[in-house]
Amino acid sequence: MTDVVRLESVSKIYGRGQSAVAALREMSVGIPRGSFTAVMGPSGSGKSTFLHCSAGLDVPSSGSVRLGGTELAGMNESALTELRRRRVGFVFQAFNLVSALTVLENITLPLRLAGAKVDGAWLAEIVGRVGLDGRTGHRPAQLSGGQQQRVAIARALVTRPEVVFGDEPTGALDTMTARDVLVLLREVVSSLGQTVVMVTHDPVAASYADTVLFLADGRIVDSMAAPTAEKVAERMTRLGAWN
Ligand SMILES: Nc1ncnc2c1ncn2[C@@H]1O[C@H](COP(=O)(O)OP(=O)(O)OP(=O)(O)O)[C@@H](O)[C@H]1O
Repeated sequence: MTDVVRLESVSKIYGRGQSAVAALREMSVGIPRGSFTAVMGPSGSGKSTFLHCSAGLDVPSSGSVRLGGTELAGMNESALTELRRRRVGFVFQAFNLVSALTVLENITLPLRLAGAKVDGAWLAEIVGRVGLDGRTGHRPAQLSGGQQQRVAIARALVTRPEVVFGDEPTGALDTMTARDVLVLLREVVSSLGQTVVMVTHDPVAASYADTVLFLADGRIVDSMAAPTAEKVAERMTRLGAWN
């Protein structure tokens, strides 16, 4: 499998001098196309920074980030904005839907922002996949939390991005609803062939992924294929994440 995201020796230093913090230290990793990757680690280990640097939301201090073969280092802010609109999807803990827009308008918003045409067949497929047929005229406030996150997942997929990044996408949901959203993300990878990278604190959420990357102190210290919630929890305990 080819890597859709590739980091080479990526470091990110916040601040300078005495107050400098190394959030990422010479990190090198590849995310295979069509895979589901969970990113775990103790608080402050660099998970969000890894996600933001991989997605072109933040710029590394040094090193190379390639997304679908495009080098992000040296791109200006407008080029990065364009890249994020067309080639990256995002799902956040807080859904981040536009309350004044309908479900359908929220889903197609990235296309309008990118000035791209709606692919009707793809739109119908993702609306059906996320189980929102019949609710496309609703406003977000008329939906449950789980349904709102399904809208956000459809919105993340609408441009057929190279990769969908999730930052605690189930963090605001109850256990049962979270499970449905994780099943959906799994399907997005297994049935639609998309690539998903998800930061999570939850070993159960991580167990839906193909691979779990464990971060500590700005480095990838371990990875686990075919994760189970028990094995992930045990590994996190050894990292001192819950002490
Ligand atoms: N904008 C910033 N300015 C200064 N330091 C920052 C900034 N963002 C992150 N850091 C620091 O970088 C380190 C890594 O932070 P990051 O948010 O990536 O960790 P995380 O693993 O996502 O943590 P959490 O699980 O608590 O969200 C931490 O020490 C954090 O305090």
